[in-house]
Amino acid sequence: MSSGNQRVAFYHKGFELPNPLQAEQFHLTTFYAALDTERERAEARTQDEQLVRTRNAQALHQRDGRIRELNVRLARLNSAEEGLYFGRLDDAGGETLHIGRIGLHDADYEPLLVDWRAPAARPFYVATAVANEGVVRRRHIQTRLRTVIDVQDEHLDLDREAPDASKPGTGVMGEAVLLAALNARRTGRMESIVQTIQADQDRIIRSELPGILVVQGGPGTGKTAIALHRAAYLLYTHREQLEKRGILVVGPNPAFLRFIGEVLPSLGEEGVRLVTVAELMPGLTATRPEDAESAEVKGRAVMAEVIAKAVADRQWVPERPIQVTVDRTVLRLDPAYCADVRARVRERHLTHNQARPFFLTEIVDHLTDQYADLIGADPLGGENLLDEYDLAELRKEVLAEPAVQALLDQLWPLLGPQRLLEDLYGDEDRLALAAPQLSVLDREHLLRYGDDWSPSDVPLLDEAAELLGDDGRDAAREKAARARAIAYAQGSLDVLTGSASTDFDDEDESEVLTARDILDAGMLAERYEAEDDRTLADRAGADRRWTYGHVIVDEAQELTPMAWRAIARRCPLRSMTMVGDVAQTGAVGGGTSWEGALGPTFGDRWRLAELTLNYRTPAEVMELAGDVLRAVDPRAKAPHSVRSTGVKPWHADIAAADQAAYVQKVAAEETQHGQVGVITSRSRLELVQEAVSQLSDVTVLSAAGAKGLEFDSVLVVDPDGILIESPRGLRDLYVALTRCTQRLGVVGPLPEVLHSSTAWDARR
Ligand SMILES: Nc1ncnc2c1ncn2[C@@H]1O[C@H](COP(=O)(O)OP(=O)(O)OP(=O)(O)O)[C@@H](O)[C@H]1O
Repeated sequence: MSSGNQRVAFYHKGFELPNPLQAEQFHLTTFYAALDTERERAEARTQDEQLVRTRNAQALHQRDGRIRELNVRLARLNSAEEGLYFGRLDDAGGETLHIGRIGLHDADYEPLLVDWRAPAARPFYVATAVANEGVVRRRHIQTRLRTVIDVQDEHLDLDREAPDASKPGTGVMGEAVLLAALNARRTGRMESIVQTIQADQDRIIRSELPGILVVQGGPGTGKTAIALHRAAYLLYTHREQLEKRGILVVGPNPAFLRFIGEVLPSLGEEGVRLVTVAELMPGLTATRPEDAESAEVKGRAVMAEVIAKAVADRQWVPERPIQVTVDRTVLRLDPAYCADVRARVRERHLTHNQARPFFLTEIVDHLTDQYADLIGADPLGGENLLDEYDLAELRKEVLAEPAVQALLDQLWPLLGPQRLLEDLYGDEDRLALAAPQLSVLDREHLLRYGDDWSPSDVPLLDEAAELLGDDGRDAAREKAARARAIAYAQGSLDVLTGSASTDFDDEDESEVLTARDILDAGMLAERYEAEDDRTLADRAGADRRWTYGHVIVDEAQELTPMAWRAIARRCPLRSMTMVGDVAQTGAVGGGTSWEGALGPTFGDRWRLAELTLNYRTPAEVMELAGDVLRAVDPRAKAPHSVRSTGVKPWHADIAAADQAAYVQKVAAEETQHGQVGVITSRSRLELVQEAVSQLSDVTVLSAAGAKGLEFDSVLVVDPDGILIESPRGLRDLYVALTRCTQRLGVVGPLPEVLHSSTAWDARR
C-alpha cells in the first residue's frame, strides 16, 4: 500500500473476526492491554529510580532527569486512555493499519497502533475515492471507555460501490462521525478533533515547520482546533528541535485560554506556553481597562519610533553649562562636551543601560581632571602636584558627591521600561518631544499618571525593555528565585532529618541512610546551580528574552503592529502559524487585511492557507450572519456550513427596560439545550450578568470577550448597542451571531442590517 509515492511503513495482517464490532473490540482490547503494560512498566521504572541512593550530585541530577522523563511518558500514556483507538485503513491485499492517539508496540516491538501524527496515518485524513493512496476502506471506530460502540466504513475503492464518491454531499471525511461530534453538546471546554480532522485541515496541521503560515478562515472553520493540533503535530515530528525551546501559543483573552487549555494535555503534550499579549512581560500584570482610542494609538507601528525617541531623549545634553560643587570646588560641564561624549558612546551601538557606564566614566574622568587642575595647581607655575594615587582618591570623592550622582542620573539615568513609560505618559512636554508625529489629540490619549498597566502597554514596555537593556532587575529576580528554591529545599531537608531519629531505633538507624546522608546544603546548592527544576513553560515565562521554536497566534487579526513586533522578537527563526479572520477584527488597531497587519513586521514573507467550511454554525444561523458580513465587506464570502439543523434564528423585540427580566427567563429555558452564551453590549453587560447570576450553564460576555468561544445556544442581547459601541461594531455583531452550535435568539430592537433578513423564524 502506498501513501502518495511513499510506501506506508507498517501494516499488519492478522486474525480478524467477521463481525466488525467484535473485530474492533478484539483490537481495542489488545491495544488497551498494551497501554496498561506500558503504563505499569513506566510506573515500575519510576519507583526503581526513586530508590536510587547516591552521594554524587551529578548522579542525583541524572536520576531526577530520568524521573522527569518517565513522568512525561506516563502523562502521555494516561492522556490516551480516552479514545485510544479510532481509525483503521485497509488495503486491497487485506493488510490493515490501526490509528490512535499514541503509537503502541507489542512485546516483540512490532507496531500495534500508529500515532495519528505519524506519516503512515496521513491517508486516514486525506485519502478520497478519487485519490485513495492505496486505501480501499477507511473505518471509523467509536468507543466509550474501553468498549466499541459503533463502526462506520467508507469504501474508497472505485471498483466497488463508493458511497462517499458517488453521493452528492458535503465531501467531508467520515460524515456520520463528524456530524455526531458537531451535534454533541458542548462542555464549556474545547475538545480534540483527532478522529475527524478533514483533508484541508490536515494539510495545514502537517505543513512544514519553517516560515510563517497564515490561516484565514471564517467563523467555525476550525482554525483554533487546527492551530492546537498543529502544535501537537510539530512537537511529535520535530521533537528534538522544539523540546528545548518550546512552543508559544498566543490567544485573545484569559477566558479563551481556559476554553482551549485542555486540548494539548489531552493530546499528551505539555511543552507549550499559552498566554495573552498582556502576559508577555514576566512579573507584570496588565489588566487596567482602557478606552479603544488609547489602545489604538498605542498599537500603531509609529510607536516604535516614539519609544526609541523617548529613550534617546533620556540621554540628555543640557542647553547651558552646568556647575557642580565638590568639596567647595566648583566644576563645570559644557553642553558641547556632553554632546561629544554622547555621540561617541552611541557609536558603540549598545542598549541604553549597557552604554551608561561608558558615558559615566568619561564624565567622571572629565570632572576629576578639572578638580585636579584646580586643587593640584602648583602656585609656582610648575607641573600639577598630584600623583596617580591622589587622582584616584579625587575620582572617588567626585563619584561619592551626591550632587554629581544626581547630575549623572539626569544626564544618562539607569532606566527600566516601566519608569520610562511612566515618565513619558505623565509629562506633556516629554511626550511632545518624543512623539512630534502624533497629533495633539493622539498624544492626549497617551497622557496619564500612575503605574498600573493595560494590555496595550505591554508591547510598548517590551519595546522599551529591548532598547534599554538590563537594568539589573532581571538578574536580581533570578537570584532571588534561586535563593528561595534553595531555602525551601533546605527547609525540607531539615524536616526530613528531624523526623529520622523518631522513625527507627538505634540499631535500624545505622543501617538506613537519611536524607542528610544523601544530600547536604552544599550539594543542594550545587544541584540548584546545575539544574533548573522548573518546567519549560515556567522557565520561558520567567525570561523576557526567551525565544521559542515555534509561535502560534490565534485570533491573529486582533493584534496591533506593536504587538506583532513583541511576538516576532520571541521567534527570530520566524517559524510561526497565525490563524484568524480579518472579517472578525474587533480591535480598532487590529488588521482588516493580512497584508496591512503583517506587512510592517514581516513584509511579504508569509504563505496563506484558506479554510471555507464552517463546522460550528448551522446553515440557518449562517444565513443571518451572512447579511452582516456583506455589510462589513460586500466582497467577503461567508464560510459554507457543513450542516443544517432545521432551527431558524428567532427575534424578540423587547424594550431596553424589560430586557434583563426577559433574558433571565429565556436563558433558563435555553439551558435545556446545553451551554448558553449571552452576548451583549458593554453598556448592558453588568445588568444582564446580574439577571442571570443564579443560573448555571449560562455565561454572559461582551462581543470581544466571546471571541473564539462557542455555546450550544446563544442569545444576542441589544444588537444595536453592540453595533454602535465601536467603530468595528458590525464585525463585533458578526462575531456574536456566529458563536452557537445549535440555536440563536436575538433580543432587543434590530439594527438596519438585520431588519430585512429572510433568515428569521417567523414564529417568534
Ligand atoms: N474536523 C473537525 N471535526 C470535528 N469538529 C470540528 C472539526 N473542525 C472544527 N470542529 C469544531 O468546530 C468548532 C469550531 O472550531 P474552531 O473554534 O476551531 O473554529 P474557528 O475557526 O477558530 O472559529 P472562530 O473564528 O469563530 O473562533 C469547534 O467545536 C471544533 O471542535
